[in-house]
Amino acid sequence: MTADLQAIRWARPRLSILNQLLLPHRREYVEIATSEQAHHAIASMQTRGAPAIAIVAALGLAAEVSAMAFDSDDVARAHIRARLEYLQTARPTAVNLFEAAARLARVVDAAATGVAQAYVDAAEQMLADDVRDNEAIGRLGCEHLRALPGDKLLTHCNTGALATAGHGTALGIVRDMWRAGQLAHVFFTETRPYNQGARLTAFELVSEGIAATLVCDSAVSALLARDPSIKAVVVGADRVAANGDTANKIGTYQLAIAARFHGRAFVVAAPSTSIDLALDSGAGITIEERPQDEITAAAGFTASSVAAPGAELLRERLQIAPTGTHAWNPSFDVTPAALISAIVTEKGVFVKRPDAQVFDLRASLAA
Ligand SMILES: CSC[C@@H](O)[C@@H](O)C(=O)COP(=O)(O)O
Repeated sequence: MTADLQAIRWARPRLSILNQLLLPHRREYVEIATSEQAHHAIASMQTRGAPAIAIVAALGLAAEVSAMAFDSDDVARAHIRARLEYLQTARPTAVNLFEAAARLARVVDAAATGVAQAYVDAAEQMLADDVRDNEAIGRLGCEHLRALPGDKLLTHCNTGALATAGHGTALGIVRDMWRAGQLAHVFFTETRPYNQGARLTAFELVSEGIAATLVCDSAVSALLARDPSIKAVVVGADRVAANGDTANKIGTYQLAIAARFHGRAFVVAAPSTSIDLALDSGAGITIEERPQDEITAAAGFTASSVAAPGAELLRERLQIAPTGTHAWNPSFDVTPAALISAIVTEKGVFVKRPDAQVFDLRASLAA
């Protein structure tokens, strides 16, 4: 991964994040020294992507805790537990944030002494673990996809280095296939309305020189009908239920329908921290709804705003729909397991039993 793409920088006890609101026009890092700042960075989408959200929350609190002197381990434990509760209110859909908070709460509960230090060590470890897991996903995804006919892929949203601690999930597979000479071309959607594809995936693909073409979300069926060499659609996940139903960026569901109609594989790539075994199906997943003006107006930069200091320039928006237009803006949708061919995790590639419509991820992860 080039330094340009490093979304999360941690040099104990300092955390800074690449402000993704400014990409692809400007590369600016923001220092995160407190849990309030981490919460703001996540809620305002300075940082986004399921694994990155969890890690920024964990390390933001690690930075805060490192600068504090606690009277006792009990005081440290109570502080950390309260801040973990608070951080979980930043965004509702990606389970990684909740999984990380629960795991870190267990760490501080288990530490009889040195609670603050135990917390910082565990939060720091998440960064290394996520890169290692993504590399395993890339390797396993390459092996899985090698057998399928065709030499092109289609992906959605941004699932790369910017959405994780590094390398990426679905985009990590794209990276590895490209490096291995297994991939001739990747198509990627703009991912309306927030344009994670057009702004962020494009930034990653261009900076690494991967042969790629941006398409409108609405061009996908036409693309699949026209190009039989697209072997699979590969996407990330924000929360995968035990039966394999997968919440991911809005538009994922219709890609899965299009892939099924055109006889292409539809592959979900995610770390096991994105799997929520507490949920039997996707019906229980909370879907974040975002402001209407993300649809009724376009975010962007004018020549002068690109040069202006500060992130507030991002509030500059170009109105598209008439004032008074009502818009519905769910940030995620749930793709039924029946439409998913395989789920690639760092622990293995999971498929359905022959004739089953759903996965049994409880059994797969226990094996
Ligand atoms: C490895 S990131 C996987 C998903 O988190 C990604 O596809 C996605 O939906 C991100 O949504 P975002 O709203 O940008 O946080």
